[in-house]
Amino acid sequence: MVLPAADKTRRPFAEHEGEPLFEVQNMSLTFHQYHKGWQEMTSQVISDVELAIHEGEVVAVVGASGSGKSLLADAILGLLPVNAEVSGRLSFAGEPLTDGQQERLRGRDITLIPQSISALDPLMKVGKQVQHMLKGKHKQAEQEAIFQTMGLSRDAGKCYPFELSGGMARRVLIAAALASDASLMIADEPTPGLDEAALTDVTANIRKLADVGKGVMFVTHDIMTALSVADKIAVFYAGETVEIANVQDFQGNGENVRHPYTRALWNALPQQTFTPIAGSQPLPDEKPAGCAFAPRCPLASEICWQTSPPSKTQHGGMVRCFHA
Ligand SMILES: Nc1ncnc2c1ncn2[C@@H]1O[C@H](COP(=O)(O)OP(=O)(O)OP(=O)(O)O)[C@@H](O)[C@H]1O
Ligand code: NI
Repeated sequence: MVLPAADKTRRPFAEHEGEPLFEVQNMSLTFHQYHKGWQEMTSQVISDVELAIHEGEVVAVVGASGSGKSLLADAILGLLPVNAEVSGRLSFAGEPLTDGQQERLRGRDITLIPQSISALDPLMKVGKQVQHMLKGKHKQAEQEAIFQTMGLSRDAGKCYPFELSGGMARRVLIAAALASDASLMIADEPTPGLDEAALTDVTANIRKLADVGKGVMFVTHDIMTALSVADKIAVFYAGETVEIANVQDFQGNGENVRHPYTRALWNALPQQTFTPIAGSQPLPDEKPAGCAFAPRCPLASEICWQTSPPSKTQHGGMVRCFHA
């Protein structure tokens, strides 16, 4: 298969070997719950996740519903519920990302591109809303310049959110992210329910954020959308990163992807052979002792049932599979 648009600006892995803007190492997330008020139950929903995002790079986080994508986004932003416990190392711009740091950086250096346009203030003209994010003296001129980059007219700035189409309101959200001066953007499923044209628009605009040097984490369950915008794809399965691939690895028939789950996702696409994967992703409390994908894997052998596969580097990417 030939990859969709936006290829020109996308970089191969080798160009991103420097210090990452953001990094997660061995991150796990456990929820503590109390049953009948006293019996503590724990549920580990993310295990040993790793991920790095460099400046100028879009990293798509792809995986089925319940695989832990939103929780990872919330963990980065410091927005988890109080009964969630995170272990491992998160770092931003070379510094450990502690709770205090997260609070200080959120909305300034690390910004969320929300899923819903209801995040806009209904009672304020959208131009003003974007100007509020700016620090310089010439706020209006700067806002208009950002609007122009986003394909929004001068007049659009004078509108209230309800006067804009859904597609335009989404552009305003991205314009606000651009104005925020943040270097890391987290977009959690910003595209569901969009028609084809609006989808192309949003992904192109997300690409623009990376092209001006920002790092972007783009959460989606749609692998085709991910391929249209990302440099790298991190594949999540049952709360684990099973593979981190370069977008180029998906060229052709996907013979260069490393993990059997990634290959299965790829084969399930209508553009490919449309072969569904039998079985379903285990719930956090039903995970087998070894590899979480073993029960559905055509390659599973004895060791896969017993031992959780460690991560290994393979042709410029990462994989957790004994058979890769
Ligand atoms: N507050 C919570 N307490 C306990 N378990 C939770 C809590 N929030 C989420 N989970 C569980 O954590 C797992 C991962 O959830 P998460 O929302 O990150 O999935 P997701 O990959 O974003 O899915 P989707 O594509 O549906 O948005 C799920 O099994 C979910 O049930
Ligand atoms: Ni989610």
